[in-house]
Amino acid sequence: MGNMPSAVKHCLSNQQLLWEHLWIADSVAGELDPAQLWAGLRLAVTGSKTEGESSQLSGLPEYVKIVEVGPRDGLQNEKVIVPTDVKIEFINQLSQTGLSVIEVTSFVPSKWVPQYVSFDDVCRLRDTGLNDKICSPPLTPKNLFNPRMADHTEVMKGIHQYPGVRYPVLTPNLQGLHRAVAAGATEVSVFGAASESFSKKNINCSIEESMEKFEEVIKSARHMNIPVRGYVSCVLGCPYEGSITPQKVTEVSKRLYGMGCYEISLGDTTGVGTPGSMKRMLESVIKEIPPSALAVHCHDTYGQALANILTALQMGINVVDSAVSGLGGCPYAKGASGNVATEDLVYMLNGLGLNTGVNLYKVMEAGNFICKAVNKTTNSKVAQASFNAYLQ
Ligand SMILES: CC(C)(COP(=O)([O-])OP(=O)([O-])OC[C@H]1O[C@@H](n2cnc3c(N)ncnc32)[C@H](O)[C@@H]1OP(=O)([O-])[O-])[C@@H](O)C(=O)NCCC(=O)NCCSC(=O)C[C@@](C)(O)CC(=O)[O-]
Repeated sequence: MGNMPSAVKHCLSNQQLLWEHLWIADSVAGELDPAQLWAGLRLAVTGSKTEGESSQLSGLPEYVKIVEVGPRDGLQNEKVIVPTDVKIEFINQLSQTGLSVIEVTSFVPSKWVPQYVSFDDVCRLRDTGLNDKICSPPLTPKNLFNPRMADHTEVMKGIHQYPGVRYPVLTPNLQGLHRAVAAGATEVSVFGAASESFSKKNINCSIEESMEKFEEVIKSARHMNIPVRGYVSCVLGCPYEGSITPQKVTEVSKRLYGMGCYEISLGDTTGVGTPGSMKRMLESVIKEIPPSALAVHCHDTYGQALANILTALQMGINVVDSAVSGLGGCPYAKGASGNVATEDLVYMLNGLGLNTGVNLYKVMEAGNFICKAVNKTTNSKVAQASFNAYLQ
């Protein structure tokens, strides 16, 4: 196994794992020879279906589009500031995994934050009032916004844009849209919320005011033939208000969709949702927006993300956001953990026999790269299991 990559070696050496992958090993009795293992592994990591193979659960879509949000949602909340060339290399690696959409960065204000104060420290200082005493001039919400995305233009201009891959960016307002377009963005997202308090914390305006800003962005984008995606945060709960009604989620989603967003991504920002609350929320939203125009964006704080996604798939949704290695979180949703890991999502979808076009092994390699760069252990259970088993 000389030059074989570590994750592959593990899979080959861990027959038990293969036995658990029914879609690889269900027709195999006894010892697997290396050729069979390679064929099985190729199937497992590429996600391609064999002839006659059908999904093991009813009501699931044939194909699931994965929107990789790692470079944006993932890196906006990391403790260390990731060098621009590392971000570019990360995105270039992701572009070669079969992912068709990679959210690259966000065009939000990026005032300078002292290097010796971490972003989390800055938030804490602001909340405790110590800010005024320690920082001169004091850091305010106006100069806090997402310093980690400060290099948005360099990242956008620096990445290699692969054919067949789309590279959307977040734009909260017209200023963001114009900067994004100047940097070469051809697709953008606006981000609203179903919670008034979260809207104020995250984008410094009420839901109503945010809708006015988004309408301007969408109109202007339309003139430039730029598709706009709409996020709705806090669809299953808010870090400030607690529960959020499905009706409120539906109302905000419907407005964004009516304004011209081609897709509405429903964000469980704090990861509090369960399959039950996901189902109730979707039942309401689907009355107003076709499932084909909806996506789910699940953080995994309470370990419910995959179950919630499966529920959404069974309700006709076939677009899912995820972040490699389970990176991420929103700086304005304290305590929320990262997104569902792309590796874990692909593993589950492969196991269900659903097409994603994504190569699991290549995604794990990209995850390994970024985890090393930000000096953290992956949150992906699949990557952990693969690497741990290999080390045994
Ligand atoms: C929306 C604003 C801008 C309002 O912030 P504001 O302070 O109300 O904006 P403003 O219009 O008053 O402008 C303030 C200053 O920022 C400048 N400015 C204004 N806009 C821009 C821009 N686009 N790019 C560059 N500069 C900009 C503007 O020129 C001005 O500069 P000054 O005159 O003070 O020198 C701010 O609140 C903001 O950027 N918030 C974003 C915070 C953020 O990045 N949150 C994380 C992303 S959302 C998320 O993670 C959730 C999601 C999507 O993943 C889904 C989920 O999980 O739920």
